[in-house]
Amino acid sequence: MSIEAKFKLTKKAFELDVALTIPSKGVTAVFGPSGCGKTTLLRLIAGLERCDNGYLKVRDNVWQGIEGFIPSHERAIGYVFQEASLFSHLNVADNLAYGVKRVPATERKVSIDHAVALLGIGHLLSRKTDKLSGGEKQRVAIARALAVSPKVLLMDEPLSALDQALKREIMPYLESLHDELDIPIIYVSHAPDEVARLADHLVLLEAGKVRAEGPIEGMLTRLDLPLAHGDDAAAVIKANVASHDSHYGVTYLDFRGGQFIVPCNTLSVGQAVRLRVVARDVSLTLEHQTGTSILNIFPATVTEIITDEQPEVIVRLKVGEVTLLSRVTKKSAAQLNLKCGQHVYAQIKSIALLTDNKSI
Ligand SMILES: Nc1ncnc2c1ncn2[C@@H]1O[C@H](COP(=O)(O)OP(=O)(O)OP(=O)(O)O)[C@@H](O)[C@H]1O
Repeated sequence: MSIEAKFKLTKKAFELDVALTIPSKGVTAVFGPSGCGKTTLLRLIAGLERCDNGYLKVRDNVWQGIEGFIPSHERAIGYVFQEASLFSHLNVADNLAYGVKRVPATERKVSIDHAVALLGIGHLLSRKTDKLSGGEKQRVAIARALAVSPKVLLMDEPLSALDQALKREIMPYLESLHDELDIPIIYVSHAPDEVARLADHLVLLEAGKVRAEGPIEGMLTRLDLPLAHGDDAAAVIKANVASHDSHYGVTYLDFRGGQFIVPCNTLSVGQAVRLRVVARDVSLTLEHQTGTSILNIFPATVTEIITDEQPEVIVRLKVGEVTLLSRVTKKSAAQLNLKCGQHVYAQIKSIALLTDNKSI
């Protein structure tokens, strides 16, 4: 079961024309430049915007099709906007209860208590919403969206109005939604780090059209897409905690290309983790270096090379079954005489362990 959406809508000079199948599990990020139609797509899914001959099916529910158009207020959706839009005359508890009243008892899958626990807002329930910080308001807004037991949770840049500290505060809560709820989340974002951290699937929109879509690992490392370019270019790798070595204070993480060594952490053995390896933190050598402090060195095969902004090139690498990116200077690439198919060693200087926001 998935979410199927087909919309064609013209707004003066802008045309959105998309046909999408979105997984009904996990987080799908909708990513793209300003004005490409991300919010319009979300509003069409929510039924806040209407187009002729559109089609929308969310799991078993056809919300738009030849049979008709289910109005927004009858769709089981949670919608979180950039700025939390809470009722300022009500306290947090009453804000949460407000939407739940119209959800039939048989449809209630997420209790208010569960939403409160997931977002860590139990201590704020009696507080008026104008006495909350920006991060607290947004956590309440997310809890309120969840408390209506939505069939899909739509999030339109929910962190963009927050500063870095507040983003760091909310991220773990978003991750827990991702891990604990069987509700598909469609997450609009401009921020590559947010996408790398949260998304399982990515839809890249450009000028109202789907340029590409697919699982996050593959999308981030496609050199024909803009995501693999720029300073933020990075690969996302899934791994599992293999063991801890208390003598050296390190943790071993198995991935489908070998084993990473990272500073010791408190994760349980067997736990799944998500790693982000930034392209500029991956250097290349022809021989396996021995006199180096770098612990994470892997044999790799060059699969593609592309000249980025001068004077750098982006190199796509295969390490076992995993794809990595490396950004090196054009001069280094020439000195190493890099070519597709060549065997090299990838030296990884830094790995971000995304499950607990630590860069290691
Ligand atoms: N009411 C309107 N009339 C005409 N054009 C509109 C209207 N609303 C939006 N647009 C245009 O539709 C396009 C898509 O807008 P949308 O808000 O969906 O983009 P977006 O990708 O979410 O942008 P951003 O990242 O800046 O929020 C834009 O070019 C915008 O100017």
